[in-house]
Amino acid sequence: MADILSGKEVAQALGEKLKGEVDQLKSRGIVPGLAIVIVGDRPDSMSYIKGAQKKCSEIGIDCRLVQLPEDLSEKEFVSKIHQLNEDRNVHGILVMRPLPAHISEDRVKYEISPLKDVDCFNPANIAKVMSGEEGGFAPCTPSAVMEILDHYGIELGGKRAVIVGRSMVVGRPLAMMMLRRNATLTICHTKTVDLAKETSRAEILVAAAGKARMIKKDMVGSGAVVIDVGINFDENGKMCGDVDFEAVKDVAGKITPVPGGVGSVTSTVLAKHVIRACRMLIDSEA
Ligand SMILES: Nc1nc(=O)c2c([nH]1)NC[C@@H]1CN(c3ccc(C(=O)N[C@@H](CCC(=O)O)C(=O)O)cc3)C=[N+]21
Repeated sequence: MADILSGKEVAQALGEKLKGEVDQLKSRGIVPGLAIVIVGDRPDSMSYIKGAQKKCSEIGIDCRLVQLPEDLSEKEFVSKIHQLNEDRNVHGILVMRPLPAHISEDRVKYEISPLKDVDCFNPANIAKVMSGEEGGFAPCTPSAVMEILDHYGIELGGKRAVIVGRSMVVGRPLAMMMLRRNATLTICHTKTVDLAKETSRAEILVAAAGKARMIKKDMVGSGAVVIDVGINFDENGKMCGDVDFEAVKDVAGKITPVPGGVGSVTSTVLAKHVIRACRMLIDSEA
């Protein structure tokens, strides 16, 4: 039976540290502020927002929900983003994805101020993740993976890491973040010829494909660290990851559960980024 890597434990430890930092800011009369922008009411986004609001209130961050109607025009959306860029009480802006089809993510992503872009929407921040430059904002979900690895002292240097999934929100940026820590990276995807062969070689295996329980026991090497980024719902409406947890836990060395794994750290990383954005603003005015 593998050791369980508890995202809840990581979120708890990080959250306590962040609360201390916010208390210090508040003693100077500063309250970190986050605006969450959602167009429409997609259930996956709404469920994340609920968790993020709760996390912010525990830590002491002022969290404002900007819920916009589904039929909002792209122009109106951009003008709302500009308004938040200018708002002095808003240090971080999170735009929920995906946006409705009539708002082009490729056009609007440039509009959010990179200094407030706490979930890496703007290509200026993506570029920093790709080049390994510090000081930008990496997306919260891959950052949550790194928080878990760091919390449990899991070394990346020289390790064979395999990521299943090449999305711009998880797989690709995570590959660059692990590469920066000197892991040897393989990225697998739907056109990978022998997926099981690739994943079995992994010392650190990350499942980020968005397919319920697709990583089976015979795809995992003995003793591997298995990180499950998937959030799916099975035929019974039960939340599950991309990993067949019940079977894989008998072969893996360490494994994250779903729920209670990566997805339970994401909102705490978001809070961390808001606090950093707040400090960046203070420093730029000092
Ligand atoms: N720009 C953007 N960033 C996102 O991070 C983002 C997004 N858009 N769009 C929607 C998806 C969905 N998503 C979830 C994350 C965790 C849970 C979740 O339930 N997580 C916990 C439980 C809740 C908690 O502890 O807060 C768990 O895994 O145990 C659900 C949904 C983020 N998303």
